[in-house]
Amino acid sequence: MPSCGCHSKMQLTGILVNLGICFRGKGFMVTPQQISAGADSVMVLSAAKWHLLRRSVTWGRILLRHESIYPPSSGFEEEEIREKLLAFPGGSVDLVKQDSGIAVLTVNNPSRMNAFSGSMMVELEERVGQLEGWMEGKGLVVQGAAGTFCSGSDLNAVRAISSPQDGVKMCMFMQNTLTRLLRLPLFSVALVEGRALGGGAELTTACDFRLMSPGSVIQFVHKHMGLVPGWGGATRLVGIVGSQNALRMLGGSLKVDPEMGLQTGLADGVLEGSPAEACAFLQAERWLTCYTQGPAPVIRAIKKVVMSGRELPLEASLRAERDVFGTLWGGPANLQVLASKTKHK
Ligand SMILES: C[C@@H](C(=O)O)C(=O)SCCNC(=O)CCNC(=O)[C@H](O)C(C)(C)COP(=O)(O)OP(=O)(O)OC[C@H]1O[C@@H](n2cnc3c(N)ncnc32)[C@H](O)[C@@H]1OP(=O)(O)O
Repeated sequence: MPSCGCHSKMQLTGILVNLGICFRGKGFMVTPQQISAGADSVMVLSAAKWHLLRRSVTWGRILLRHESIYPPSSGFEEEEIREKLLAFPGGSVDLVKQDSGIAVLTVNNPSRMNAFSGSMMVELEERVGQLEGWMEGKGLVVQGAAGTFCSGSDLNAVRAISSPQDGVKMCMFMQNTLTRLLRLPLFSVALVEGRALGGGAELTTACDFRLMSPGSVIQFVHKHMGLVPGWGGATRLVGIVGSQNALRMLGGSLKVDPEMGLQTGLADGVLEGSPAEACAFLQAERWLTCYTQGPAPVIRAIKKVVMSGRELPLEASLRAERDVFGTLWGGPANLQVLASKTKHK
């Protein structure tokens, strides 16, 4: 293995991932010894290189491609469940990256109210991977095809994958994907038309914002299914609406309409009128533009510092903020504004 000093930040984090090192938990979990132990060939790090590596780890915790809740080193065999999921085909998850820096992700299985087949779960993971590699990205609209959001897992697949072991593996696969979706360094919004049920409701919580069209409903139907959310939806819901509202929404399987959505903070906005699909999309895109106007590095940096504030312990978050700040200070956007003596009136 070549010396670490030759590698960029992303390459370094990539090396760590290839070594199967887990970044999760409080502070820095990784020592040079652990890195050496995990490598096939012995890797000796000087103090200076270790310092560089430590900074890269801080940075990498937030920016890392493929950062997962359950990495291969945790024993999770993603390939195995991927194969099983692919046995349940149908529908698609479509991604369009626009020149504006706003991408559109469409859950597309209208004959089943956009339920997630197994192959769509795999496609969603692939689309998230594509978005992780899209450096120009500033925003993302997540929507369902044909005027409704998503009715959760395809019940045909659910019935076939009903063993607890396989259910848990599917849940881990979806938690990995939806965590990576939420961590994307861009502003994401779920455009909720029609119904977002079960896993569909969980998907909305993996976006930064939710916009509801008139008549739409977000409903965690899990209780009625004899379940709790498993795609990370309960954890994220508590963060969005607080534990009291989460208890009500999950315990009562409440049909959250736009009014209740706004009251509880689940919805960040309600679209006007009863628009045709294209119009709803345009409204959502316009709404998002308030946040995505400006240079991509700045927009992406804002999301990164907010994510580190949300996910990391204080000191690690402050260090991450410093590192992100360092990428912008004296950069093109910063220098341009300084030269133009902008007033913030
Ligand atoms: C818990 C979580 C998890 O896995 O962890 C989950 O997401 S479990 C999944 C949670 N989601 C659900 O249980 C949704 C169950 N579906 C429904 O409640 C209903 O279908 C609605 C979504 C409210 C739509 O009712 P509506 O009367 O408007 O239409 P419909 O029932 O005729 O639905 C149109 C077609 O879509 C199908 N369809 C709807 N949702 C589906 C689903 N999740 N999986 C498979 N097929 C589904 C229907 O069977 C029907 O197919 P045919 O025309 O061939 O009859």
